[in-house]
Amino acid sequence: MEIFTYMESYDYEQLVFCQDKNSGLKAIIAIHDTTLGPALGGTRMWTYDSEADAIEDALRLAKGMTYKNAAAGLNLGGGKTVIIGDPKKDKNPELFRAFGRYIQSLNGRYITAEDVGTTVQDMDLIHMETDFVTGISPEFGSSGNPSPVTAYGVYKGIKAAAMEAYGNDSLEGKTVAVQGVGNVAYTMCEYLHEEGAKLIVTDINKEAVQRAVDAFGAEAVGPDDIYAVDCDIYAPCALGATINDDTIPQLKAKVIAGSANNQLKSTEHGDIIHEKGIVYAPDYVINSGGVINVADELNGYNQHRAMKKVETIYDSLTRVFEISRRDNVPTYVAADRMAEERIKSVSTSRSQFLLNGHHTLSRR
Ligand SMILES: NC(=O)c1ccc[n+]([C@@H]2O[C@H](COP(=O)([O-])OP(=O)(O)OC[C@H]3O[C@@H](n4cnc5c(N)ncnc54)[C@H](O)[C@@H]3O)[C@@H](O)[C@H]2O)c1
Ligand SMILES: CC(C)C[C@H](N)C(=O)O
Repeated sequence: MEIFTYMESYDYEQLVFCQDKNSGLKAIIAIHDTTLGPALGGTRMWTYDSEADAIEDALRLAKGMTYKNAAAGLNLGGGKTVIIGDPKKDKNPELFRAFGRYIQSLNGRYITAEDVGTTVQDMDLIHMETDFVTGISPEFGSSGNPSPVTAYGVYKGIKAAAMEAYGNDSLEGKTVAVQGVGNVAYTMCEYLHEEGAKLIVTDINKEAVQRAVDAFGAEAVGPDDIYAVDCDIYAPCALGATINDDTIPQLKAKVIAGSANNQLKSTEHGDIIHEKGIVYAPDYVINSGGVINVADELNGYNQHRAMKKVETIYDSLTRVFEISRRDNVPTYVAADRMAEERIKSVSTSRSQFLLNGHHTLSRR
């Protein structure tokens, strides 16, 4: 990969390589865009096949956070870190502390949080070396694990999508097919069950399925059978790329709305479901509850305020559906337009020089 060519074509600001021999740290911090504020995005720990794969993942995920944060109405830019390593075997306290010192060296340009392979405990270790970390333990007055709040946002987003598809946002009597009942989806199922939705669930983890069957009277199906079930809403909450050539012809749902990142295998699949009249809630808009929650820590965490902000996911999606109808474009295009319009309006209005200008971190 020609790194500068790639960075130039998608307008990346900065790529930082962090190495610490003693702890085994090999991390890549990608900062995509800081027009709206410091770049906030989680740290992913993963075993990559090659360094090029890790760099590409960091860059791709960082850009996704720029759009997620902008669409969520946060005064934050987008960034992400990948740590190369096996989260089951390669973690040690020194590794996260060394990483925390690298974050500190960026002096607030990048703020981290949890992502795949990292936990609240890892954030607490990073916090020993830097203030620029969120999602740390509630003992520090912080927000802790973002998953339950992400779930609340996804639930609100499902209601907004139901409103668009059915003209009514009640989920009572609606059937929701849930793919993956992990951290986010289990709490999401609690909200759906409470409202009287019928649940069909699948997971590769049998215990996770049984937990949902016992708690919510959910019907269980095999992992490959979830796409074709009779349902009103398909909620992908496990992997990315499950909306693809194989699955679209099987889908009976009129709505696709779930927590997984990167749900469309490619943009072409977003076009196909749009043509079929399926209402798709763009992934980075509906699953932004976690980042909204951790971002609230920057103002001194207040759970009530964070949950109120998460509820605006309903309005953001309603706006996306309006843009989609107004411009006759698929919803994934409408979401990108909404985010890009916000970044553009701020970049054109920030023309005056200010020594020590006010920004999100000023209140810390
Ligand atoms: N946790 C958050 O706050 C958050 C925020 C934004 C986006 N997301 C995204 O939401 C999704 C779920 O996150 P999570 O934190 O609940 O993860 P998780 O690992 O707790 O849950 C995922 C579940 O999916 C299951 N699964 C994996 N492959 C499957 C398959 N082929 N078929 C069926 N089930 C399968 C796993 O067994 C697991 O139970 C991920 O895509 C994640 O990136 C999470
Ligand atoms: C900042 C984090 C809570 C971000 C989260 N991992 C996401 O993908 O939205």
